[in-house]
Amino acid sequence: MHGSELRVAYQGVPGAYSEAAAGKAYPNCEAIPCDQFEVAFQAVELWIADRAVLPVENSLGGSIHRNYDLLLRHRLHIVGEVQLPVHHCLLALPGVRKEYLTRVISHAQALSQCENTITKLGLNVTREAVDDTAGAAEYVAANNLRDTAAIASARAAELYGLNILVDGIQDDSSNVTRFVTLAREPIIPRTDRPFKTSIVFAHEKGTSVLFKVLSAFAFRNISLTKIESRPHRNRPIRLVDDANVGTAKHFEYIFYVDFEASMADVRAQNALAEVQEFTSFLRVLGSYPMDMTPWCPSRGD
Ligand SMILES: O=C(O)C(=O)C[C@]1(C(=O)O)C=C[C@@H](O)C=C1
Repeated sequence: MHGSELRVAYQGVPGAYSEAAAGKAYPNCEAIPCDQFEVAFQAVELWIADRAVLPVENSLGGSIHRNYDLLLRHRLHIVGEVQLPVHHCLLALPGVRKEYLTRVISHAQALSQCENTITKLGLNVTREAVDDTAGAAEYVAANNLRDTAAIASARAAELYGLNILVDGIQDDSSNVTRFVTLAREPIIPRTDRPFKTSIVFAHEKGTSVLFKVLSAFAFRNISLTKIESRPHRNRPIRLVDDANVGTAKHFEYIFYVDFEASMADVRAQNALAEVQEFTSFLRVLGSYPMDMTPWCPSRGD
């Protein structure tokens, strides 16, 4: 399917970085705004959209845990990834100066990506998290707020009629967010271009399995690009009785691993066959082409 025929769900309103990521993954697609991440998953499940694009990690702010949890709860497949340079601006109504500000609002991730710069600018402001960056800009404009600035893209400034008070307030100019694209069906993995595979696993006997799982990749020279752990929501705590001393309470985790190989590669197939022996639960979230676009930091709006 060509990008122009695709409906791609994203969280936020027009001007959000997720909308830009949808456009990068599927040029000329119809981007469908959704209130929450979960609504974007549902849009694909209910055939309202063909794909969803979701942020999973940022180079400054770290992982977007909510989406890791949702990947597990829903049955969609990862079919691609997009790395988007994120260039944040401090936006306010025309005529508003930095000294008038008492509050800065944005997506929690965007606030954390700009934390040091906000402090360095000497702004005496409270920080408030809202659903998305462009939504913050829209809110400032719609409510004519002269004491509040939004952190969002230059495109959001244009769409909602705000001024750029500070251009590029992310703490690092190479700020980048990685998004994954999701579909109802997996794609057929190939070996003629670089692929990544994302898996999730757990073991009922706790975290001791982790070393064995990682060695299955190390012995086959498969590089890992990411590892993430999340609480095992169905069984967050394991009690270990020690008759003399009391009861130890261990936390239980689910592990997410991304590795640099396609599921069409025999090395990956053998590694996963081995991993299956060590784990009580294993799911392949997707095998998909790596984003290999040339690196150009900043101005990613
Ligand atoms: O609020 C937006 O504009 C989004 O697209 C969300 C989001 C995120 O969740 O990390 C995406 C990219 C940036 O890292 C900041 C915010």
